[in-house]
Amino acid sequence: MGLFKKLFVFFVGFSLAFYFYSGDEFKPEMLKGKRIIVTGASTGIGEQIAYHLAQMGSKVLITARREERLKEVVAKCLSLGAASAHYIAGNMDDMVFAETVVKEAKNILGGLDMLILNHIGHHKYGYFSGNIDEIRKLIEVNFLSYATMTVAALPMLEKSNGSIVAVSSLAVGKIGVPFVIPYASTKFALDGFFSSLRLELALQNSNVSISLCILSYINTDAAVKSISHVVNQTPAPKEECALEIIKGAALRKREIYYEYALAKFLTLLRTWAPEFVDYGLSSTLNIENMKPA
Ligand SMILES: NC(=O)C1=CN([C@@H]2O[C@H](COP(=O)(O)OP(=O)(O)OC[C@H]3O[C@@H](n4cnc5c(N)ncnc54)[C@H](OP(=O)(O)O)[C@@H]3O)[C@@H](O)[C@H]2O)C=CC1
Ligand SMILES: CC(C)CCC[C@@H](C)[C@H]1CC[C@H]2[C@@H]3C(=O)C=C4C[C@@H](O)CC[C@]4(C)[C@H]3CC[C@]12C
Repeated sequence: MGLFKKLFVFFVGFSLAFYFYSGDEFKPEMLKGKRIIVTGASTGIGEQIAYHLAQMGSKVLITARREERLKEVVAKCLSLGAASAHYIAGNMDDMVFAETVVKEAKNILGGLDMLILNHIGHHKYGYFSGNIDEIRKLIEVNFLSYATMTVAALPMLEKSNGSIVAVSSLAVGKIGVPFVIPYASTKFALDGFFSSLRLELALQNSNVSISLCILSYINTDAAVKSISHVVNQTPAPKEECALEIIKGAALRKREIYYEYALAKFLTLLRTWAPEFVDYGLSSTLNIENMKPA
């Protein structure tokens, strides 16, 4: 091969590698002064997201049901360096409340740069009882409130070239798993809603980004308490998980995988060999510890 041809092949290879593997670099200053709503921030991953944002100098508006916990999180955010920190307490089974939180962002923050949708309603971990009401209730909290807040936030996000972040799950937003049927239904719905909305926005030349987070097992109190007798895997740290969500959101990634290798691999494997993923998942569960339906 002539020298020019060799160089061309090298150049094309290098360019492709650069195009696919290089990303913009994350800098904490990207979040400085940004006006951000975080839902489900009284505990777990949402609480950790609020603390990271506070350290980066953002203006945070957090929400969940427990007012006392929210007060504590707001106080810690301020001590960590948040440009401002406020809370609104309420229940996301009420769509008027969901919309109010976004409207209040206009009054409290003067606009919105990022909407982080993270809350989930209480659900049991076990065989599905067959009660459709369990699904209906969880759809309200885990899905319809996300859609409601998104619709209410879009005009402000259009103005700020802002971002929407929807926290979903590897094993239930991409892969079916047993014992979480109502929850799984709501997480699959998120993918349909947000992936389709992303495309509709792009077709209208919108500059609002949508990031869907595909998370594996994370060491929040709620998760560990409900599944540690059945799932042997070591959960990943919630602090690092929260930081990866923020980084991906700031870089406007369409999907954020954490823990990256496991989550990405299982998602890809599911497309090629779903039976294999089902088999692997079933064999990691201690189902002898699960009460019959
Ligand atoms: N932990 C894990 O292993 C995984 C988690 N995820 C996802 O990460 C996100 C966070 O999970 P995690 O931190 O573990 O969850 P937690 O259970 O720790 O936190 C849930 C949050 O939602 C709030 N919440 C619960 N019910 C309502 C309600 N009806 N209205 C308003 N707020 C409510 C809770 O506060 P309060 O009780 O005060 O209302 C709390 O702040 C979820 O979207 C989850 O699906 C995905 C994969 C794995
Ligand atoms: C194949 C294995 C290596 C990985 C399997 C990981 C599976 C078992 C992990 C990955 C994501 C996990 C669930 C999740 O998304 C969120 C929650 C919410 C919490 O309140 C209760 C626990 C629950 C349902 C987790 C249950 C266990 C799941 C399915």
